[in-house]
Amino acid sequence: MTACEMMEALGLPANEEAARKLTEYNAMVIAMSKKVNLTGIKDVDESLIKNVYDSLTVYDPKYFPAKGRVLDLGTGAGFPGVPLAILRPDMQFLLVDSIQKKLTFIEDACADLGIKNVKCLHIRAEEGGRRRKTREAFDVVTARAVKAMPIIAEWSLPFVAVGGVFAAMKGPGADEEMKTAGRILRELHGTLEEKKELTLPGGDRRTILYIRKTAPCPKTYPRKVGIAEKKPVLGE
Ligand SMILES: C[S@@+](CC[C@H](N)C(=O)[O-])C[C@H]1O[C@@H](n2cnc3c(N)ncnc32)[C@H](O)[C@@H]1O
Repeated sequence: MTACEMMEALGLPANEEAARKLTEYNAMVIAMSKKVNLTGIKDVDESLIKNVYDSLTVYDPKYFPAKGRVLDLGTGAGFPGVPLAILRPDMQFLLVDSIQKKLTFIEDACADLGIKNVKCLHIRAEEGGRRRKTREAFDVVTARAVKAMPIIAEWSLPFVAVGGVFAAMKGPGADEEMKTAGRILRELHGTLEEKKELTLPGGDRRTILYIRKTAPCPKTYPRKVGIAEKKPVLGE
């Protein structure tokens, strides 16, 4: 499958420049992964599906407002942040990770490809969610394959502006995870608005949970570094 065919399959408007950038970014990720540990996938075609196509499945114009701000938490090699930024050059993207070398790769690759709407921030989620500049400042927060729902909800929702959306990209176990995340979602004023289930070309199943933030998060969240992982707030 080419990037053009991929965009068509996802119902996205045909755009040759975007398709070229998606293809080149994917190739850069795979080339770099042979030197440093960026993604477990080492094959270009497999990565185009499992990284790039998968990243774009979270896109839905109703959640991504014109000229809005998106934060991708635990972006790793830039997924889903970079493919979304290529698709939506009018929006500003902040890609967050606790590992600097991954962000250095993203910054260099975006500069090479002329992707101007991506900035990177080296910070732990728990610290970024408490900073005045980044707290409750984003229309959309995405997180793919970062942590289980009770943890990633605590890390993500403080970044989301009231009225905005946290989009959690999950595998087929999302329903089980949601059962343990009811309490933290209520405390942080996140309400499940939509559950999108899909199958990637090749057969892998995915679930995307769109969680709307309806009021500001209590100032006690996120808790200090490491606490959400050690003592997640659990409960239906
Ligand atoms: C499994 S990788 C997923 C990367 C990417 N989202 C993807 O789907 O390919 C999880 C990423 O989350 C980052 N991460 C883990 N804990 C974090 C924290 N507390 N704050 C920020 N990033 C964190 C890791 O460094 C890693 O790059």
